[in-house]
Amino acid sequence: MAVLVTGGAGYIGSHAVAALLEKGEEVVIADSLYQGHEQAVLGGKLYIGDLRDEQFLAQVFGENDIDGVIHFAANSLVGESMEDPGKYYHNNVYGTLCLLEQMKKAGVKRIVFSSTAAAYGEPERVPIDEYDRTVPTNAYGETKLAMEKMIRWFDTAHGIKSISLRYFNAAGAHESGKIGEDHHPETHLVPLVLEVALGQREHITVFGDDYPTEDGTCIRDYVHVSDLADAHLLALDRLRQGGESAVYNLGNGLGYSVKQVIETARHVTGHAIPAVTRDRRAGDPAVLVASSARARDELGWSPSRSRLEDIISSSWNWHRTHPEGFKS
Ligand SMILES: NC(=O)c1ccc[n+]([C@@H]2O[C@H](COP(=O)([O-])OP(=O)(O)OC[C@H]3O[C@@H](n4cnc5c(N)ncnc54)[C@H](O)[C@@H]3O)[C@@H](O)[C@H]2O)c1
Ligand SMILES: O=c1ccn([C@@H]2O[C@H](COP(=O)(O)OP(=O)(O)O[C@H]3O[C@H](CO)[C@@H](O)[C@H](O)[C@H]3O)[C@@H](O)[C@H]2O)c(=O)[nH]1
Repeated sequence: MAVLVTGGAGYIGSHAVAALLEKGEEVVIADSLYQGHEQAVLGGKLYIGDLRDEQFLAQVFGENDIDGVIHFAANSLVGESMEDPGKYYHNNVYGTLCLLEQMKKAGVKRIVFSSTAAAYGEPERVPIDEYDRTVPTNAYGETKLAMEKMIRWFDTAHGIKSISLRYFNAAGAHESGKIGEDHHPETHLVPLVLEVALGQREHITVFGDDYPTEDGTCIRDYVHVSDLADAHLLALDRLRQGGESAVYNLGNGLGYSVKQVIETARHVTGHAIPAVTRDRRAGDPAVLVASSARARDELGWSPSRSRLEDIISSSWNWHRTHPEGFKS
């Protein structure tokens, strides 16, 4: 039996594929390579194609004995989603519908889904727990919430059990040094800051310093990509053992401001990293920090790479050894 990983050539997906392989799982990957990289896939069987292509997906399910799906494939940039929401509804919501229909046809009853802290919007309180209100402030988060809900209806109607994992801000790289974050364009804070350290950018732009936080910049909960990967394996195990559908936050419960991230990167890299403040970016909530108590209690998840300095050091190890990213 194989695990299908959609988006497994992408940043978080490739780390999950690595973790599945380390555990001895048979892995099938479906990725359009719209963002992902062939070289990021450390093993398993890679199918290159789009989830919205019915024939492609039928082939993936037809040629493999799939017992569970881990679904990463999506567009996930907050800023872009505010400019082109249609792209997000089409790829994220319709893409997930195509996947669920294929799972239904093939009788696959388990899915672990990449959801997001962006589902909450501006939180009522921090740390945020899974029962808090979900009112996204950006179109990306809205599509992820729609995907979560659609997946739940496929449980009600067809018995497809799901675990939706709402990750906070993924960062860091695999300890082997073989895979890391390589997006085109890159929009995430940590890799951009490190590109400045590498001399590939002149400065980092801070999007707004007038938020209601101590230093005026946005606060996020940075979580190591390999800790996220581990949670997917635990979630899949739980579903295999007959667990019910559920939603879990994944974060460290520690909030760092944009300025603190830049300062930590200066310390880790030994580079000056000039910063320039500009206007706020549309759709950004001021503070997103997780309570992951539920994932700890019910999944037995315990992130082991929680210190911001360690997370940034592992990213730095990847970026300085792969300044141009992946070759393919
Ligand atoms: N990076 C984060 O901080 C973060 C936080 C919360 C949630 N997430 C979610 O986690 C998932 C993975 O994020 P990531 O940072 O690894 O993104 P990524 O862009 O690196 O990976 C997504 C992968 O999916 C593929 N893909 C996209 N649309 C596809 C389609 N229609 N058919 C086939 N393949 C397709 C892309 O080529 C890419 O390889 C996303 O669903 C994202 O919304 C990410
Ligand atoms: O050049 C930059 C880039 C980012 N930021 C800020 O840094 C913070 C983090 O931004 P970024 O790294 O782009 O991540 P988010 O927008 O917080 O989104 C990430 O984290 C979300 C969960 O919190 C996920 O849903 C998204 O998929 C993922 O991209 C935000 O306050 C940004 O405004 C800057 O100030 N300058």
